[in-house]
Amino acid sequence: MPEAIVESVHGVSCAVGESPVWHAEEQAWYWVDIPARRIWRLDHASGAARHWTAAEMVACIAPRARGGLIAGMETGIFAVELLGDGTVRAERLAAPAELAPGMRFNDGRTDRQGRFWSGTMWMDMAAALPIGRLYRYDGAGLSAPLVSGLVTQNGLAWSPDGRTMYLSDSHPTRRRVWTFDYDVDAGVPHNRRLFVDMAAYAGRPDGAAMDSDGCYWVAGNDGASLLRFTPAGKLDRELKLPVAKPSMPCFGGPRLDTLLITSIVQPGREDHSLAGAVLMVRPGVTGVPEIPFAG
Ligand SMILES: O=C1O[C@H](CS(=O)(=O)O)[C@@H](O)[C@H](O)[C@H]1O
Repeated sequence: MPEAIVESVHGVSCAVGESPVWHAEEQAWYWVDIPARRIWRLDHASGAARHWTAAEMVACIAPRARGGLIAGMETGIFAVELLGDGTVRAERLAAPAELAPGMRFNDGRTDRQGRFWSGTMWMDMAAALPIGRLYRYDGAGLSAPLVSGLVTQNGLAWSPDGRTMYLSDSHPTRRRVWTFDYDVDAGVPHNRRLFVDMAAYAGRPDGAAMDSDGCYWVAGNDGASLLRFTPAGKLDRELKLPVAKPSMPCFGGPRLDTLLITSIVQPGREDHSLAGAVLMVRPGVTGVPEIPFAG
């Protein structure tokens, strides 16, 4: 397959871009810039980009079926409304008892049934504390921790049939992706096993996206790459990117044939031209539609 052409979204730069998601109803892309406390939106038809600023860090978002967004933030899971003056109205829906000061939510997305999943992390990554936990939030409220012992929770995705859940830990001391059998009725993962040990590849496994062949696309943070793994965990394709720290891909566009990829500015390399850029590429495959949060 010929190398795909990578473009960047004009005029957008993020300190820690994360959580891109295609909003099918609005035909728009959303993503966040975590330390900037920003939620970004890019209108597909006009190409117009704008952002809103929240009162605390927003780490992950998903469209909500009843309107607005659901978000994992510093102090909990929030219902988010984007206001005309560029600010955010955020109503806390839940906060885990284990979420101590110094922690925040990180990666998150909905499963194939529209339940919202997100995990927590200790913000000072140098400490490498394995106190991150993964939670489910749905109409019944916040679950107990369903996975524990994570340092930098990341890489959530579900297979096209929803029966396999993927989860990574992107911390330099971990660099692994796991799969779980997923009970779609109960919304519970079990039978955890290693999917990919990224020590063998470029970068650390940050955010991910699922394509319609059931292949897992993961950002190789610090590896300037986007990697596609088959359901058997075999590397199938590596896309070189013009940023050292890609953070998360998502499929979108009217035909779900475009990958939008966020990135992170490397400390000390703030002048690097494309670091923090939001990239777009057509990889030649289509994605699995994201399900809006149903609650
Ligand atoms: O804050 C974050 O940072 C890390 C990336 S990095 O270690 O700073 O390069 C990322 O994995 C995580 O998802 C993000 O929230």
